[in-house]
Amino acid sequence: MTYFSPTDLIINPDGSSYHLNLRPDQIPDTLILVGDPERVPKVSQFFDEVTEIVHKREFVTHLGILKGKRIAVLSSGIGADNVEIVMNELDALVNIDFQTRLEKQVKRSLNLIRIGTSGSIQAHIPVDSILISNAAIGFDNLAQFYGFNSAQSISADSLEQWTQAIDYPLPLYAAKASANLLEKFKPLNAFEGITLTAPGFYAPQGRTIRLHSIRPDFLEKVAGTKLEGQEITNIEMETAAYYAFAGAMGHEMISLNALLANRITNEFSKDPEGQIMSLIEKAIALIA
Ligand SMILES: O=P(O)(O)O[C@H]1O[C@H](CO)[C@@H](O)[C@H]1O
Ligand SMILES: O=c1cc[nH]c(=O)[nH]1
Repeated sequence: MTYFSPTDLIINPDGSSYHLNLRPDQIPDTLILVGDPERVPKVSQFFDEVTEIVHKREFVTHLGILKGKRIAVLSSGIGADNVEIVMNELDALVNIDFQTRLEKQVKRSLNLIRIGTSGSIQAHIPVDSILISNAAIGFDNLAQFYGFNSAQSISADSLEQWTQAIDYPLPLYAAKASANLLEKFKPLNAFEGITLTAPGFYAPQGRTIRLHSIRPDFLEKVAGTKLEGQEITNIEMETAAYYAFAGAMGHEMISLNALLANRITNEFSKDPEGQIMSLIEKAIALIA
């Protein structure tokens, strides 16, 4: 079994992983992932009990019990680069022996549920609705290092054709949701679609403030170009990376989005907090 050196897998003196500060014995089978550290207590208030709180940088974790089972909620902060840290460390915590630094023979598969916020890019998918990402396209550059295999969801040829059709110069990757978790969250009666995971909030999501994007028609092209017959429905900053890592590492992952903006009708939610709280409550009911 593979050995991981002290500079590849950094373990803190207390036996926890370098950034998340979590120890292997603390990881439950189900974890809820959010972006905003302040969203963590908003989720854990629905646990029967919070047993431990761990905090380092933007990574805040509340560990607890929900209907008799261990559970955790963890914040990643913003962006696919943070997802890279979260997924590598969570996977190491369950699939590498932190004493011997050897890969475990029998692997654990985690259930990972992202409760996030996002913007709709289709006029018919209104602000304040819920959308489940059945697949996601990554505009970040992680695939250039991990070589994520797009064939697991959308064919490499289709993705290449779509990339050309939207006139984008760099390679993209695609990854899909867990079929099991898609089924589990069906009772949400949510919209489903392909999510665009952007490497930024402003120009990479078609926003202009003072610096102008060199791709002013980016959102229009993405919204108007179907991929394998499906619309690209919404835009955020983490889901494709989560799906690609989960698929490659053998974990089950789903991304639930509260749509706070509609970028086509230019509406923003009048009650963003209420929308995210409502999604948290519905998701917790289905997890429990
Ligand atoms: O609300 P969260 O989960 O952070 O998700 C969305 O909100 C952030 C941008 O405001 C990005 O992280 C985006 O993906
Ligand atoms: O438009 C939006 C709304 C939430 N999060 C994003 O990344 N984009």
